[in-house]
Amino acid sequence: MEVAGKMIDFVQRTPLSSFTLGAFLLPASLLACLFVYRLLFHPLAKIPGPLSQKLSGFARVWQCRQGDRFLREMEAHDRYGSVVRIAPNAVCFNTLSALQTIYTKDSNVFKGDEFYGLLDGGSEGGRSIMMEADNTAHAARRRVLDKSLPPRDQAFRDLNALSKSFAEVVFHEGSAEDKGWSETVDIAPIAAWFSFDLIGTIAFGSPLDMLHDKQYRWMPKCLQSASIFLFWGGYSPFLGFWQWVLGTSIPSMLRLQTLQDAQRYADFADWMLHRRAEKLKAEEDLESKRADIFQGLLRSKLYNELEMRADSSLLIAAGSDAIRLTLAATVFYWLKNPDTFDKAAAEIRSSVSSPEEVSESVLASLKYLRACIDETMRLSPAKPSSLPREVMEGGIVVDGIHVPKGATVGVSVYALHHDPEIYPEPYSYNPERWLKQPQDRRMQAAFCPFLKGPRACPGKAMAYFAMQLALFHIVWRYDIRAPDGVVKAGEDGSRHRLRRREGEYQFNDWVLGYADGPEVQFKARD
Ligand code: HEM
Repeated sequence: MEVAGKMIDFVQRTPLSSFTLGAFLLPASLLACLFVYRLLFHPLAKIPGPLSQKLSGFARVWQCRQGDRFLREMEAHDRYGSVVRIAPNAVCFNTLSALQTIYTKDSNVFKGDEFYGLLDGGSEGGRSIMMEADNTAHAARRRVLDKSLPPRDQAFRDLNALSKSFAEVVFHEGSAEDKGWSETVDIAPIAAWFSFDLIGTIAFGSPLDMLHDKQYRWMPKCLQSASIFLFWGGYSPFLGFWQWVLGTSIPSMLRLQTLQDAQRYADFADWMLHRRAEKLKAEEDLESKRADIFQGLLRSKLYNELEMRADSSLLIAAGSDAIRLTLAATVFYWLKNPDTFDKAAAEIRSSVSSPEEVSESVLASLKYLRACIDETMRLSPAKPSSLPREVMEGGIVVDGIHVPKGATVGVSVYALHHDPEIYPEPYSYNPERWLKQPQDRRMQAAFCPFLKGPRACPGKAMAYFAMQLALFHIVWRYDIRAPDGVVKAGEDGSRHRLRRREGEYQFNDWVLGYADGPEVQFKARD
């Protein structure tokens, strides 16, 4: 009281005292009222969570900027239990039952603006399929997209050829002599070139040939930089402002690099679409036997120009980055757990006498390889933080908790994938867990790197083909090792208390996961 009295006395003695009072005390009192409301009277007030996150959304924006939001969600679940308030109006769960309630067809939720509102970029108003809020309109677009995916045999042939090039380029980048170990190679950027070529082929009918040509190799870093902004901007309270800014020349005038990169990326996606549309005109008279996603979308009458541009921007990012991360992380886990590499190598090398013989059925028989990829995606899912869904009129009950209209709900994929009840010893890399019979049915049910339900990833089958083939061609041809026996990858764990698990691939979540490394040396097999 004494302090407050002195402050009022000070304010009264200063010139412009009533102005000063108004300027400082009014906003401070309003803020105090808002905090008291959020803490005690808000419909989510009883849900536990970190104080800073109950009071304001800025803590979450900061976590997005730092790339550690998924680790913070996990920490909050460890501390407060299976339901946590992660922002004044947002709730996160870490249970299988919540996954099955929130992301199913008839769930009383939709994709609101939180996070998704900025992903399509710009202020032009086109929404990609992923950001389509209306569930019925989404279902119609999804039917067209699913039909536009290339047939399996064509996809297998294309991805097999690309995967072969990937293995050759990896080896070539290390300038390896025919015998002996190569120089050290960072596998992450090469995996990025591969994944961009892949989406070029599946979605736009031809790759940009990044594996061989340097011209477009700036693109993955540009997308990463754009994603950092789009992630924290998408959760910021000033979403509408950022949407507007992206449609102006302010980012280049003020040299705001990550915003400029977001615009540059959107221009690149427009150019890819334009290029495909031009080619399609030329192909009109041909009875083209090849299919790609935009051939189907451009021919459908469902889309307008803006939606098409938004889909182009979405597909390049969605189809490339998760594959890059999963490939790099699998090699990391193999280097850290050499016995798992040995088992995968034994399986792959005994499956065919030459890599030219690989076929869809050979790939299907490589159960251990598939288990390695699944174990990587369990430990290091490319989209590890909770994906928000906005609750509709009438609310939703998740794990017995009523969440009202307007709040957002989500499941922390990273936390669910590390539930020790479902995945014993959750931090160890143990592909064998996927091969055990009989298998705990909850393992598959809770495994959601591609999400579940009507909004789950349509590219799942293509992604498995690509990842299996890329690793097949590497392992069939080469042995791998970490330079000097030290596995180097990702973030520096010493700086971050949540990143000190030695055996874990440390990455940043910026819409999707990003990390450098691992560094690898290769040796051609005798
Ligand atoms: C390892 C590889 C991949 C992973 C882990 C992955 C994961 C995901 C996830 C979690 C979602 C849901 C996102 C959300 O609701 O916010 C999603 C959606 C999507 N993914 Fe993938 N994805 C991968 C590869 C691909 C590929 C290769 C393509 C392209 C063919 C693709 C195209 C899409 C599209 C178009 C959506 C939006 C679907 C919709 O909203 O209906 N993804 N993906």
